[in-house]
Amino acid sequence: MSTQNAVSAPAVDTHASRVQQRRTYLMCRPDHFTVSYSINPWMEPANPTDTALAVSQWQKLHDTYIALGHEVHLIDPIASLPDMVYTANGGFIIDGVAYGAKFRFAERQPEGPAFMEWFAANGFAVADPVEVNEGEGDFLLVGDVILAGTGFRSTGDSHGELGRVFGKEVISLNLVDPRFYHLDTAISVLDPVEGPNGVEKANIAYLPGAFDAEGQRILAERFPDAIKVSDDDGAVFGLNSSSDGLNVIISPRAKGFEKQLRERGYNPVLVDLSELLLGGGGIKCCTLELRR
Ligand SMILES: CN(C)C(=N)NCCC[C@H](N)C(=O)O
Repeated sequence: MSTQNAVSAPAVDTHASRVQQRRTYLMCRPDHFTVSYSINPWMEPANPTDTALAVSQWQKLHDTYIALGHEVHLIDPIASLPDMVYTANGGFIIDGVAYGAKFRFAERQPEGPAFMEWFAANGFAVADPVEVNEGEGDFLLVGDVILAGTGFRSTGDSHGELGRVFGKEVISLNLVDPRFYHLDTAISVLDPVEGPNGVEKANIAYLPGAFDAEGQRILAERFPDAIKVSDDDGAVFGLNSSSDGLNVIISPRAKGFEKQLRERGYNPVLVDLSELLLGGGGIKCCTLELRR
């Protein structure tokens, strides 16, 4: 393993209150990854990209999930869709129902039907979207509620549609910094832990400056124990991470966040996706949770 933490050892609960949950993810090998257009501030088509490096970094993330005991499904990459590696944007799934994505930019729009086809072929009930939304890039399940981002990609109307599809409370949050154009660049869900009595604990980490004043107020009120990360850690996509309740896969550049996670009893696992950052995505972007 070339992740910087040993992940081949069985994951143990290093903190009395941290419990690892087994997850099922959808990923897409970046065989066709390149930056040939620009739809976010991170993408610069004039800069060269290294597809082989992107694939090997992605493979480490994939292998890390497997070593931690998670199940990973793969969707076939499509040559004309270099952003397909960012599967988090392909839909949002709870209880076997997949709310499909409808991408904002023409360059990614064909991904919507491709993901919906995969969901249907793999036993999910598909809810066809009317409103523009970019799936788990902007929607995060935290315990029983869905946090939903808007401002750059998913529309506010998609939040209403999302609530109707899943019958859950949806909390809208306005993103204000173009670098953090999807909600999963600004919030990391650490531990929605289900117990015999339902969700027993649900906490997040977030970057306050990515939100308007009202969003910051809502987050402070709803998540008083949240980890607030520094601008430096946010700027290296430290929050674009995935957690199983114990192990939190993060960028090795997010040094402060790594320390904060350790102090709270999580086990940070470092995986470098620097090449995929050139497309404006990181660990979480490459990971879509399939909740059956
Ligand atoms: C956390 N992020 C940003 C994601 N969930 N997805 C990455 C999408 C990158 C793609 N080039 C785009 O701009 O859509």
